[in-house]
Amino acid sequence: MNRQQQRILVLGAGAVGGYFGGRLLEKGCDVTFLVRPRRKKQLVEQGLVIRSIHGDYRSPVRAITAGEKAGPFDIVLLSVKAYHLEQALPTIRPYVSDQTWILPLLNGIVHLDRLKREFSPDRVLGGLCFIETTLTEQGEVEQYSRRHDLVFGELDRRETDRIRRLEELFRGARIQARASNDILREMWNKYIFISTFSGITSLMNSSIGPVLQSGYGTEITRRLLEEIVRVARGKEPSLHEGTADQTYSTIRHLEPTMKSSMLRDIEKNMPVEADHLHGALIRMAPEGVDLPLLKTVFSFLKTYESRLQSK
Ligand SMILES: NC(=O)C1=CN([C@@H]2O[C@H](COP(=O)(O)OP(=O)(O)OC[C@H]3O[C@@H](n4cnc5c(N)ncnc54)[C@H](OP(=O)(O)O)[C@@H]3O)[C@@H](O)[C@H]2O)C=CC1
Ligand SMILES: CC(C)(CO)C(=O)C(=O)O
Repeated sequence: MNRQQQRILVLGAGAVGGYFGGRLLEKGCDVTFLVRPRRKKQLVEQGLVIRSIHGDYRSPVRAITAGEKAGPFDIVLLSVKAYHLEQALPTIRPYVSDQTWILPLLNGIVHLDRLKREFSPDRVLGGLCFIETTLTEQGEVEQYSRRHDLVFGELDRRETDRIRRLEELFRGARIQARASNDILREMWNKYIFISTFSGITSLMNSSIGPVLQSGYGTEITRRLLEEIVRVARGKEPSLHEGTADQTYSTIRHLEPTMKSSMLRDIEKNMPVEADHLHGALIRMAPEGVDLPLLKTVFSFLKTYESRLQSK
């Protein structure tokens, strides 16, 4: 890989890919977005637009659609929704060499196994982000709160040269990026947090503040969280004892106006990652484990999905 200029392919120029890809572009990195035709038209006509508390940004971008000649790339940043991953994977194949690193930023965990089956396992890094953004109807990335964290690391916890190179890549970009030597556990922590937070805010159709102030909101949130931690601990024994307490405290200290991207998608009548997040937890739970709140959230989301499909 060229030390000077790493070539980055961002799959999906939505809320996450548009933001982080845009910030790398702003820094002067070599960024290409792999998008679908409608998004390409938007990007060609108006450029990439970010509206953010950390500073707005607008720039022409290099955008390609599947099959266009480009690459190979050094890094692929995966930022599609989980329900689009299967369809998207073959489209990145031509741009991936045996030197390319794949950095997924999806919420959840089960995509890691899918990626390791599709590409050689040593190509796949662990990654997560903490950011509250959405893609507006006009195709602009809008950020609602301050955090714009991106965490990455080797799934086998090694401190490798490529992790140091990624640190270099993100340094100086308007992103709070850091390497982790325990990325899998951090991804589980984020998964626990997001399935609780997205579950409760979607179910209650509200940002987190009113949920926690409602009659039994704190109690229901805590119970949902404990069900999720129980399942997660069965799969990832390295989770710390205090995981539930810590996550609960994080949720209680969120800005009251904060919403999950899942709720924002529901508000836009878009599909949700129910199978990938809550469904996957239910599937991985040992038989007989009682998960009433997790199953309530999942059933709510599936009911929403079928209503959406029948529209
Ligand atoms: N938004 C947020 O605040 C956060 C989201 N996440 C996670 O990040 C992941 C991405 O979410 P988010 O960015 O919000 O989702 P968005 O829906 O905003 O963006 C995903 C983009 O992927 C594009 N896409 C879908 N399929 C393809 C394809 N085959 N080729 C090219 N582009 C494609 C979509 O474009 P189109 O359909 O228009 O073609 C869309 O613009 C999810 O797992 C989410 O849970 C994590 C942290 C925060
Ligand atoms: C809670 C948040 C905004 C943090 O990244 C998130 O991951 C999501 O809503 O999908």
